[in-house]
Amino acid sequence: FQEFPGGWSGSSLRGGTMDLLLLLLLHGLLLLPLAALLLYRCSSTFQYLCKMAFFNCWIVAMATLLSPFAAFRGRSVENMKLLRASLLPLKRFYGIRMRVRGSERLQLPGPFVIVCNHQASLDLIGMVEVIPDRCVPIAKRELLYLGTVGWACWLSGIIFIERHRRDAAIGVISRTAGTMRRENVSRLCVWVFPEGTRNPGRSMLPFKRGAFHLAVQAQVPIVPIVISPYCDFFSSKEKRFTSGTCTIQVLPRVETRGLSPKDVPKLTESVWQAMAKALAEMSMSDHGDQDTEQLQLGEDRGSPQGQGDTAESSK
Ligand SMILES: CCCCCCCCCCCCCCCC(=O)SCCNC(=O)CCNC(=O)[C@H](O)C(C)(C)COP(=O)(O)OP(=O)(O)OC[C@H]1O[C@@H](n2cnc3c(N)ncnc32)[C@H](O)[C@@H]1OP(=O)(O)O
Ligand SMILES: CCCCCCCC/C=C\CCCCCCCC(=O)OC[C@@H](O)COP(=O)(O)O
Repeated sequence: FQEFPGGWSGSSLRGGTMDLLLLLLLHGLLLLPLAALLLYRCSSTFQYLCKMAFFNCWIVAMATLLSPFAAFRGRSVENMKLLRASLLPLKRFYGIRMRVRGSERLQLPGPFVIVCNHQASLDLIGMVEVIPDRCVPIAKRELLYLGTVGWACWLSGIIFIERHRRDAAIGVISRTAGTMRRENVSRLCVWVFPEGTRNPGRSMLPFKRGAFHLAVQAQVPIVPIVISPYCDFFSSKEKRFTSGTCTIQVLPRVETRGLSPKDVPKLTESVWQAMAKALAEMSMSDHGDQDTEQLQLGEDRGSPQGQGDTAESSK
């Protein structure tokens, strides 16, 4: 003990234990990311959870960062540009290749109503790919209470409805139609998910009628947009999220000039039919494309693929 002063005294024992704990902590800190990486590579469920967590964190982070800038402008549809720009990089992070067909159909001089199928919150990635300037979505009121996300949505002029209070929702839609008519010169467009809720899979739910009443009241055209099924690369049910290709098809506009509220059920049905047909065709041709792609990769790697009227954006 004299040779090693304080060698095995109580305080050095405590020091040794501390060192050991620190060493274990350091190992843990190094091993934890490694274990997480390994789990990410091996477990598709863990990969799905990480990707969804990143999706939500990205939205919260962007909303928190950008809302103060948007607030300078006040509540304005121009803030949709910020929201759009902040969500555009997401497709690259996830390796989702976007194919847009018929985007020229969105270049109308006046206001219009967009109706689009709604599979998952991932639709935001497709939405920002094609949403025109001065276009606001109609969203469920619950989003307003998501802290800075709600604030960002409000500042961007997103229209909120309480889905279960029909009269109040109809009131909001009527006021929106009034604004669309009044702002004809500066052109306000509205994006509606007429299924009214998320619906994963290859089919569509029957449409709610609000979007069609809106278009008829404002006497503006309806532009249907169909996003191809995500099943090949995303399923919330199966907790699966890989990379893949998504096609967005803009259909020919449907005129509403001269139509009255009594025409709404027929209008709703005919737009549903057109979109369901496009969805079915895209679903089949996407599989066809994939088979062809695999065939081409097998036969001739790197051969160029023409897409006709398709604009592509990818990683
Ligand atoms: C800076 C970074 C930030 C990042 C930040 C990222 C976050 C960025 C998020 C943005 C993205 C948002 C995306 C959200 C996505 C959703 O939140 S989806 C959910 C919200 N959307 C909807 O609900 C769709 C719109 N809903 C409707 O239109 C529904 O018709 C209504 C108005 C709610 C009513 O619903 P309902 O009563 O269940 O159903 P419905 O059968 O349609 O109507 C019943 C009757 O009312 C009549 N009716 C309906 N509407 C009307 C009307 N307007 N006038 C007269 N009669 C009407 C119908 O004709 C029907 O009567 P009949 O014809 O049978 O006689
Ligand atoms: C102070 C509270 C702070 C809470 C912070 C919560 C953070 C939330 C994180 C991320 C928010 C992501 C919002 C993405 C919005 C996607 C739009 C969407 O897909 O909405 C669903 C709606 O169409 C239909 O809803 P339902 O299928 O009927 O259900």
